[in-house]
Amino acid sequence: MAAQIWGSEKRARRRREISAKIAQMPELHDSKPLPFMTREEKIMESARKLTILTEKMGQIIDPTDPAELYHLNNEVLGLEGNPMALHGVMFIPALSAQASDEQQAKWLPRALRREIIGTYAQTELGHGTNLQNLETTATYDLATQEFVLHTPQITALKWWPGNLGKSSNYAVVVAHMIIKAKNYGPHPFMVQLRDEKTHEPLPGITIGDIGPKMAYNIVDNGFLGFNKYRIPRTNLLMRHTKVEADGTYIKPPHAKINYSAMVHVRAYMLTGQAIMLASALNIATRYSSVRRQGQIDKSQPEVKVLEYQTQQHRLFPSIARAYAFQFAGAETVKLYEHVLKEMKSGNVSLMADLHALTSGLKSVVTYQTGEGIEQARMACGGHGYSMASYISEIYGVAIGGCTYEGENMVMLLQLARYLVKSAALVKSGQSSKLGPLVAYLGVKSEPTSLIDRIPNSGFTEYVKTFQHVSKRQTLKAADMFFGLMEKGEKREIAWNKCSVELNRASRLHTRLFIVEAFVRRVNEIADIRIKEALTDLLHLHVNYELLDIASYALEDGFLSASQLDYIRDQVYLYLGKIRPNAVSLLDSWEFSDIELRSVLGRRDGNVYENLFKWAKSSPLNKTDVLSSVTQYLKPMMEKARL
Ligand SMILES: CC/C=C\C/C=C\C/C=C\C/C=C\C/C=C\C/C=C\CCC(=O)SCCNC(=O)CCNC(=O)[C@H](O)C(C)(C)COP(=O)(O)OP(=O)(O)OC[C@H]1O[C@@H](n2cnc3c(N)ncnc32)[C@H](O)[C@@H]1OP(=O)(O)O
Ligand SMILES: Cc1cc2nc3c(=O)[nH]c(=O)nc-3n(C[C@H](O)[C@H](O)[C@H](O)COP(=O)(O)OP(=O)(O)OC[C@H]3O[C@@H](n4cnc5c(N)ncnc54)[C@H](O)[C@@H]3O)c2cc1C
Repeated sequence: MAAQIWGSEKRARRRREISAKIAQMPELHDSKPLPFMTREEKIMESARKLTILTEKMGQIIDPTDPAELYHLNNEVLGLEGNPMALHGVMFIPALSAQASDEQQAKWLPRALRREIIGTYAQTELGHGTNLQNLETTATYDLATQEFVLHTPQITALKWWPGNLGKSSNYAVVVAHMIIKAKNYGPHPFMVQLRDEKTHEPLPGITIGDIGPKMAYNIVDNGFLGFNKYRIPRTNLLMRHTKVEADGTYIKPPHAKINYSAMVHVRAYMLTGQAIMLASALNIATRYSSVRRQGQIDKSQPEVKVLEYQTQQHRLFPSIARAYAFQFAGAETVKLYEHVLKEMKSGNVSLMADLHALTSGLKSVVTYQTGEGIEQARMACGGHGYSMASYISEIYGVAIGGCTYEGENMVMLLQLARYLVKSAALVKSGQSSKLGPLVAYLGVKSEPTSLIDRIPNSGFTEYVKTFQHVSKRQTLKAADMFFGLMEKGEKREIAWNKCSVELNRASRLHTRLFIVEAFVRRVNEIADIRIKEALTDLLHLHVNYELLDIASYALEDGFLSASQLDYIRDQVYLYLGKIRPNAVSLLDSWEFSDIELRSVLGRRDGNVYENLFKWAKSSPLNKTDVLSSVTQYLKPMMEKARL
């Protein structure tokens, strides 16, 4: 199963080897539990481990393999971030995709050797979503052949970029490029922020940390202002766009090609989210198989809480989602790598499809991951609320994904643009022009679902039902939009009036893709035992998801009330079937205790001993009487007693 999750036997074996090596290297372990550290201590601890890793990485992993790097990162540095998180996630990908060969030769080796630390500075205090209204300017000075970066007002301060505040000395900065008074829109520039020797901010740069956040606090998300700060013309990233010395602008082959670093993260973050969901579920499911509370049969002893159907219903559909996201994420990364290769050789024809797909997936996956993690926390009762479970930290980090890399509603609307264009093709009889991801929009569906009528139909009837509801909602939302425009409404106003319905279409389309990715994967599996276990999970997935969106299929009678009963019964049937495999389905992800950082979810299952030991190690328990008591509470009580 681990091979299915991680992509191959080799990958699963390498993960085990890496975890085993790390277990033998105490210098790479947290020196005390992270929840007992202040933010400053955590940042220091993370930098300590990061520098050891830089020295010893080659002994542990193949540093050129992104999957091994990611695993090493999760084990040693953890999900709360590190001083170079954005360096790997966005700075290097931005340089790789957007810098010319010459520029890459100059900067990439230095970045890879970690001579310099970089980030991606795009979002501003006043604007994150609407990139056209970013306010930082890069004005070309023909006389000196330099760009002058400037922050005209407070809302133009860069705000949020990870590791910008304190760690990075370079950044890819996105600014509006102005040449001879003409604004060419947002473009990426390589900018040195700090002196390489002293790490002091360079003259003309105002920089700092934006303060503590909901989670992810090891990362110094920062602010940045420029006061007429000059950089050479050749610091504009010039793989796709060029500015000649005389100010001549050579436009890129696709208007949005400079957005590729964002698409990179959107594609890669899906498996990151799956891992966070599976981690939280691993903790909650292990704990639920240890925790005994109440009886189902009063004549019997107390049961493990995992025996309760409500507990299974709370956890198991999310286990299925974690697998589904991992499989859909793996497909998306493959597609991304293919499109990136094509883009580098000038073929930009697949960019729109990839953008639409990743926009929808990032939105649905992050939202459902958040839901699943929060349910996992509640499934642990009181102990879930303790930082000993670590689930609240996992939640805080994962839920950030709903916002970063494009706010979810906004990204769903991006996919909706693509769906509406596709609907227009269907309506004008041009279905043959539909791309493979939306080809189903042009296929006539049966009048009713055959879900409970064709035994052994595999998952075909389920896929057809998901296709039906997605198609119907897309065409309905598109009709609503076109109808408003026909009545004379301006395009943007009509769009806004339909946007809730449009986003519903985007979610349904994306959920269909996730189901299909799961089905594709299960169909490929040769090992009969693995196939059987995953088929059960897939049964739960399709039935649970369909029940969740059933209103769309009931509206037009595609599903009947009796079919809904059938689907519901299937959910209960598969909850029971999955119960014996539940812990194994999560243990198969092979998270080490070091990586999980959860006292509640350790592999040994000694929940109560571990919790008590952890509580005793709390800094508050170093003394029996705290100074807050001697200084304030004791005098108050004494005064009251007088
Ligand atoms: C093995 C694993 C290895 C590595 C792991 C890797 C990843 C890590 C995994 C997990 C990470 C965990 C923790 C990470 C933690 C921290 C966060 C990390 C990074 C966060 C960084 C950021 O947030 S950076 C800032 C991101 N900002 C945004 O996303 C802004 C969102 N806004 C936009 O994208 C745009 O403004 C817009 C798309 C909403 C609109 O753009 P614009 O105004 O320019 O567009 P127009 O309206 O003029 O035109 C729209 C047309 O353009 C098309 N379009 C838009 N974007 C694209 C694109 N990217 N590609 C192709 N086409 C695009 C759009 O479709 C429209 O086309 P039409 O034909 O319909 O007109
Ligand atoms: C943990 C974290 C890490 C980050 N890291 C980075 C980084 O490294 N680099 C970087 O540059 N940025 C980073 N960001 C910033 C992030 O990319 C932005 O916050 C994000 O893109 C959302 O933009 P915003 O904050 O402007 O939200 P807003 O756009 O102001 O969103 C507020 C509300 O308005 C709605 N809304 C906005 N526009 C529309 C629209 N057109 N239609 C409908 N509704 C709309 C949204 O749906 C949302 O409900 C990070 C953010 C976080 C939380």
